[in-house]
Amino acid sequence: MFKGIEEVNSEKSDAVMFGNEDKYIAPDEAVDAIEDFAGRYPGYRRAHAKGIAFDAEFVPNGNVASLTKAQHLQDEKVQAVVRFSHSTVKPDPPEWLVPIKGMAVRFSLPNGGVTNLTMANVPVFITKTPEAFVRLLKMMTKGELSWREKWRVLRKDPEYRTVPTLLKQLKPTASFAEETYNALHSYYLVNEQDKRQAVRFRWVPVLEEDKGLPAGRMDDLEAELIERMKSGDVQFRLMVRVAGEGDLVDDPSVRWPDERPMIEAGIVTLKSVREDAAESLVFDPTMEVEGLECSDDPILRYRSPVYAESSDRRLREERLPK
Ligand code: HEM
Repeated sequence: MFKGIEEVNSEKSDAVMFGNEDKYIAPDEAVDAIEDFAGRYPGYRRAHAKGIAFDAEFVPNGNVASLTKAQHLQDEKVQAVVRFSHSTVKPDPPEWLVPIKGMAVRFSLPNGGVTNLTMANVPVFITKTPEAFVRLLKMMTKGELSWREKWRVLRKDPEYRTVPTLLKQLKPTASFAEETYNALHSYYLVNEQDKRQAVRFRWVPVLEEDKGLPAGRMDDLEAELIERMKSGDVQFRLMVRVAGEGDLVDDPSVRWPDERPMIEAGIVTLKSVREDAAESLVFDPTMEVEGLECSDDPILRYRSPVYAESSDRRLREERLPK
């Protein structure tokens, strides 16, 4: 069974070996590559640095209880923390220039367990493997290539086939509360009979009719979200898409067909802003609990040690004034 972050921290060397050894990239190399490409901001997350966090409640509806033993997917309300973020490494980015947003949710289970879903408002990830992702960062960083040459390299490489389409689809976000967020990776739900079902998760906003709130200002989505919460519920439905015959469970760069069944599993409601902004939390998406297992998706597995490396760095560092 795959390891959670605490185990990865204690046995970094072999916990991150997966797939073809030729393609092994140490997690610190990935974090260095992000810093070289996008900049280094001590004390902040090495991606999704700016965000806002809420205490929240997740109320499951029991619809997927026959597929899983996971406690937070039965019919008992659980406490949650939700952090919305802008994907960039900059602590104070021009928000409308950062169309990719994140929604990370930590569920606290009645038995003391914890699990996270750490999603983004994109339909697919840009690569199938960590190696291709880090190679892309390094190529984009290279000083000697012009942007036109970089774009040509990128278009020629089949590894990056989704990038042009993805870039075309990106648009500024009007509100964190109106986006749909995808986990992209596959997980397995495991039921009482130990039957495993591959699924993918998604948060879909619950949007009521127009309450006359001003449209998102795009330069302060955090303030807009707080305003919304004060004038009514900010909620998202957790949707579970069930894999069909032939759907790839180890490749987050490929979508599953839209006709696959989607089951609504529950609703999360934001309750109050967290003063600590969840700065010390690490939303590792590989925290397994009974009834919920990670797939062998190499990107999913890689995120655990990379997030550990990023949090090791940021939690030790002093923040410089913005
Ligand atoms: C090889 C692939 C990836 C790398 C190298 C990477 C890297 C990182 C790093 C370094 C952080 C900061 C972690 C911390 O300091 O706590 C982060 C956060 C985050 N990443 Fe990724 N990531 C990858 C894939 C993904 C994917 C596929 C998604 C979406 C499905 C995603 C969504 C997020 C979100 C939402 C956060 C912010 C979590 C929070 O609020 O704390 N990442 N990522």
